[in-house]
Amino acid sequence: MTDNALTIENVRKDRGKATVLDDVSLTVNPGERVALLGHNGAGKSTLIKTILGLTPLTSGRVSIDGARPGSARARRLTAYLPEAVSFHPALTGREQLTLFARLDGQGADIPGLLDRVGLGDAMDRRIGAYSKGMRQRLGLAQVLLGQPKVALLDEPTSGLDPISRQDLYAIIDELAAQGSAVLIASHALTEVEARTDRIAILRKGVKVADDTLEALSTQAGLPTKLRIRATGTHADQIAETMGGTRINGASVEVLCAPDQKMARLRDVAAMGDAVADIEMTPPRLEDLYRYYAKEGIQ
Ligand SMILES: Nc1ncnc2c1ncn2[C@@H]1O[C@H](COP(=O)(O)OP(=O)(O)OP(=O)(O)O)[C@@H](O)[C@H]1O
Repeated sequence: MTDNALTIENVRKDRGKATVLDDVSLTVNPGERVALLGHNGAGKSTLIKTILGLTPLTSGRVSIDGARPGSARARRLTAYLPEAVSFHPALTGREQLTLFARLDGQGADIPGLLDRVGLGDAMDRRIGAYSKGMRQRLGLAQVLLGQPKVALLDEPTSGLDPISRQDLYAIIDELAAQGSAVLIASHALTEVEARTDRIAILRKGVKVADDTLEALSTQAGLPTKLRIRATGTHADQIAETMGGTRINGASVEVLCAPDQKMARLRDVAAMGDAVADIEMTPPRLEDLYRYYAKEGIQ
């Protein structure tokens, strides 16, 4: 069997009597960005710990480009950015990264890398005087340093301002473009919706979804929202024809199932000049997450 950059097969993890990961399989290919979602306690961190080799599996298998978690090769190929990244406060950013590069036995362009993550001006200041966002950027520089096959990012943007979040995702995109397999555990649904290729959802240790947003949307069959704006006084006529809800003086909102969407659009077109505009909103990740993470869905 060919291994992907990251292969997780039928992993089970018991803690005492509780099963915290139950038959979880997941692969991440080189260059792919996969979001790992789930409620608090769903098992995301435990899964990351098993990939890092920090916690033993009860059964199943994890492979990092063919290497066993925790082995010297797997450690070399894997980079991890924890949610609350911590460094030695007395060192400067440049010193800390130089130290990591030496430990890794690599000669890297440290100032270039720090510049890349937006720490060019701060590289000679002590980390103790960095903000949370700056420490997170330094953590990402450390991830980039190793040119990892597999990058594991745990809530990488928590506590960051919107611009820093965008910067961080731009760097994550670069990491993937260079061929890293990126797994991002997150609760920030709007962000991962726009910035990942695939979504995996854990519920109580069981993987309940694993696909692209489009495919999950189709599988879930959640409705698309049509908002139809009327010209003049035609809102009543539109509401009557479409069977929708008046949401203000001039607009009507209609929910339509995926297989009714085209028929409903034809209905709108048939109303001609009575319609001034139409907006279509497909289900968002937030809707899909609510659907897949709730009880009873397998
Ligand atoms: N060291 C531990 N000892 C015992 N149980 C643990 C330990 N760490 C985690 N658990 C349990 O394992 C389950 C999964 O926890 P985990 O931390 O993996 O969830 P998570 O999805 O990362 O949650 P969060 O979003 O809150 O970080 C929970 O029921 C948790 O109580």
